[in-house]
Amino acid sequence: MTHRILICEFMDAPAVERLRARFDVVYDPTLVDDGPRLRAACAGVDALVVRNRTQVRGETLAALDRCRVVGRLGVGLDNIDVAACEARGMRVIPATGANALSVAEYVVTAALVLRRGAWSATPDVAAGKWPRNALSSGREVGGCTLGLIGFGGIGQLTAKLALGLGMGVIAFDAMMDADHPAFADGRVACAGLDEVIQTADVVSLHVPLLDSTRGLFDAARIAAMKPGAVLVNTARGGIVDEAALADALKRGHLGGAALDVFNDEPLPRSPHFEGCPNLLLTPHIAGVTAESNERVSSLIADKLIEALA
Ligand SMILES: O=C(O)[C@H](O)COP(=O)(O)O
Repeated sequence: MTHRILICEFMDAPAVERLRARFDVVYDPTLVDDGPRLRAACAGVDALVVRNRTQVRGETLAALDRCRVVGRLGVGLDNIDVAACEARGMRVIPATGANALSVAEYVVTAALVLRRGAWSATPDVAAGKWPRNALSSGREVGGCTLGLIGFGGIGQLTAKLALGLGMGVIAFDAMMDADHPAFADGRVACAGLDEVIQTADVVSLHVPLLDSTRGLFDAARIAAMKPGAVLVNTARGGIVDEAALADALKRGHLGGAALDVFNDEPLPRSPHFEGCPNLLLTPHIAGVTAESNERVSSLIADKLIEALA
């Protein structure tokens, strides 16, 4: 009997076709927004493919009466009750590494844009103003310190790009000490959490959302950041107190912030962000580019073909 695969969020078309050539595939990226239809579609499938929005837990998990594999088109697993899946004999397969370059490029771009400040000038320049003096205090990234909270694959690739721009890099990872091979070449300094927060000019988060990281960047830790520093969050929204961050930007304590992830996604209208200077908000897209979608989708298609063989 042909195995059945349900894909309920967007996936790169050639990878979907590759799965269709072998399996009975339902590809419907609208299902993620329709719980009852999604649960009905889960019955009898051998594999489910999700991104970060489908909550694989509770009723949805119960509806997966035959499923053996959950393919995750990304790396964060906070939308999946992994323990409950494993207890039901389901393997959870993330696309580890496949979107790391997209995230790393997003982080260094945000660091460059937020420190320099010049790209906000478009409306003024088009309107015939010439805000050259006002923008003359833009800062370079060369020589400043990038502080990474979390030094796994994405953090390490971000460090490599930042080093190429002449930044110094320090990193804290709760799972690594200074003897870890990731620090062996001496280019990135292993640091404590407080040291990263207090000394980095750009702080970038690369930790999963866990009980131990939820609320990590609360008002006190944001206040402990270096005056004028920039915060980049491509990890998970629950890690940063959004209202405290907005307040720190408005008070001028922080020099800028880029948030790609939010406590509630899609982000509802958020008055606390209105009027925040030097704030970039993006819709959970740091890990998604044409290239990464291709890599992530192709990797998950390969793993499903292997797992269902
Ligand atoms: O965990 C991830 O990799 C990011 O959330 C991106 O995942 P997505 O491509 O499923 O949005």
